Amino acid sequence: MSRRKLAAGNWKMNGLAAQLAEIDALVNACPAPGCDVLICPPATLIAPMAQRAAGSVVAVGGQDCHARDSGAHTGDVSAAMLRDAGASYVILGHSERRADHGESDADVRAKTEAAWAAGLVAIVCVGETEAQRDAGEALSVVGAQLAGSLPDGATAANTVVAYEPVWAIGTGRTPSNDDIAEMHSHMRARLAERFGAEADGMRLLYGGSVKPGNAREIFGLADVDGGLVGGASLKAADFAGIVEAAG
Ligand SMILES: O=C(CO)COP(=O)(O)O
Repeated sequence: MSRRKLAAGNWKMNGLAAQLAEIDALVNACPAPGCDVLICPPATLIAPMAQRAAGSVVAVGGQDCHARDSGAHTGDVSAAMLRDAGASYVILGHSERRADHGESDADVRAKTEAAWAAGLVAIVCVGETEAQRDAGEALSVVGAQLAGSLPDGATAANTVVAYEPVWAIGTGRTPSNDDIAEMHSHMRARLAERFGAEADGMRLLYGGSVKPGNAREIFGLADVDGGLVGGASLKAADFAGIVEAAG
């Protein structure tokens, strides 16, 4: 099965209106990429970025959503609101949200259902800590996160999985190619057990210190269908190199 790769940028809590110019630069640098391109800015920039990127190859996504559509949840944003602002994807269960906001697998599963109901593609994040990897638990931890975070009904069209080892995020360290390939093959097998043939088409991203210099090698590994990129997605010049590597 040939899966079109996805180069996804997660701006995290970075970006003011002035940074929207990076979108123009990215579109200019990658007029006809051979992969899907996505930027997930902070919530404040989703609508203006979506307007700026309209008609271009760049899709826009959120970084989190509430599990409910609306209501008394001060400070939260619903999946329907993200969609209304122009998003087509949402990142869910990022390790920073699991750590900073105590999000559990059950929370991520509920948010994923909300994202699907609003017509968004869910990018569900999983990944082990360094202590878990050192203890030989990486595969089992990620398998359990997948089982708990994905609702029934996941398809190649509504779900992307991002493997982001916590210890590789923002550190400049990455797992070995063998370790990445082993994890992605493990994830594909677990997904196939549960979702059958849909697993074959699901995109599995690697995230954690992806840079223009290592993207081509990582994206060339079996079962790696692109990347979820933090720091190197903030500058169009860097991210364009990653898009190129995915295309
Ligand atoms: O957390 C990440 C993307 O969601 C990865 O961040 P870095 O690319 O900055 O390591």
